[in-house]
Amino acid sequence: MTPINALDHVAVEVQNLSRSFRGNVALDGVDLSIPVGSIFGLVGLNGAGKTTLIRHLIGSLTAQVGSVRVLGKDPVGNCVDVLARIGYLTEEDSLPQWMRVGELIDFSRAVYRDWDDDYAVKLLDSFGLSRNDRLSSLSKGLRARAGLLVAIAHRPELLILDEPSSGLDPLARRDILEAIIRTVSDDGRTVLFSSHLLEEVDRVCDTVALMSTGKIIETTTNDELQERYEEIVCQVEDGSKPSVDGVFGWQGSENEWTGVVDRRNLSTAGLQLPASVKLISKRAITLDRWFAARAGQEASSRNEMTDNGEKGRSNV
Ligand SMILES: Nc1ncnc2c1ncn2[C@@H]1O[C@H](COP(=O)(O)OP(=O)(O)OP(=O)(O)O)[C@@H](O)[C@H]1O
Repeated sequence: MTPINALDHVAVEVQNLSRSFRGNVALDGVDLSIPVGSIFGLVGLNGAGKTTLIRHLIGSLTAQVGSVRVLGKDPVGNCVDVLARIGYLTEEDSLPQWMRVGELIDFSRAVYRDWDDDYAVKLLDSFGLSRNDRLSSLSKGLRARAGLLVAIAHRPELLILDEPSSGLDPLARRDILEAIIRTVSDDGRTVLFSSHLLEEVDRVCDTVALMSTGKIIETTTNDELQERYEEIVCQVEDGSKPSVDGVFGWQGSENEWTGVVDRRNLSTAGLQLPASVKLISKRAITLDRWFAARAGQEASSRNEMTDNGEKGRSNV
């Protein structure tokens, strides 16, 4: 059993979580541990299972297999308590459109016992919103800000953002990123940020988990990423995609190709390039490049398994 004081330091603990929808596997044995105080990024291709995982955290789905603890509690059995302590913002325009901003604030104040009215007024002002604004008449960006206001004005212990920036302009996205940083600068608060915008994830997150077909295939900090991977640029004599032990995620065409070196998969002799491949340069790995290479590697090994050994068509 996990000791009580260890649980206090974990905001989210998911063990062996699996979920199918009418026989289609959406989550497949997910293990996830998010420490209190972390800004944790969740990334993955469309359909990887990010939203399904998040729906278990907010108690809107019950675990079919495995267990979920949020702030030390089962979010389904203790939904009132858990929901009062988390803030949640999704890409979906799910606010009640018939309400005015002021009514939304009054409603939220009644729901959240730790509602901070002064903070709500400050946010209202800094987001350029007015209590009289009808939600249906606001732009998508302003409606997202109204959603953000009610997600953070009770100073949640855990802020969960599921694709909050999709389709928003840069200023609305900046407001969301600043809210993330502000939330965590308050002691002991935690953020889970699911996004396709890797540059934003890179800017704010200390740890990133990559999901693919219902599994978390890698969790890494930026330091671990740099320690394990690097990118190489190569000149290739015959113009075909190189094949080098310990290097994957090849991208390029004709004579210039870049690949991602996984130092853990290199032999003790280090990087061994064939005579037809000339190393031009090495560079630090970016989150974007790691994502493309790892997600492509997974897709390619899936294709190999399902297509009787036929190779995938991606540049991997
Ligand atoms: N209510 C549902 N009924 C049937 N299938 C579902 C349901 N919710 C999710 N799925 C399926 O589960 C899988 C995971 O979907 P999910 O929305 O969790 O992925 P995602 O990583 O959030 O994708 P995206 O980045 O596109 O939002 C997909 O194959 C999806 O079609």
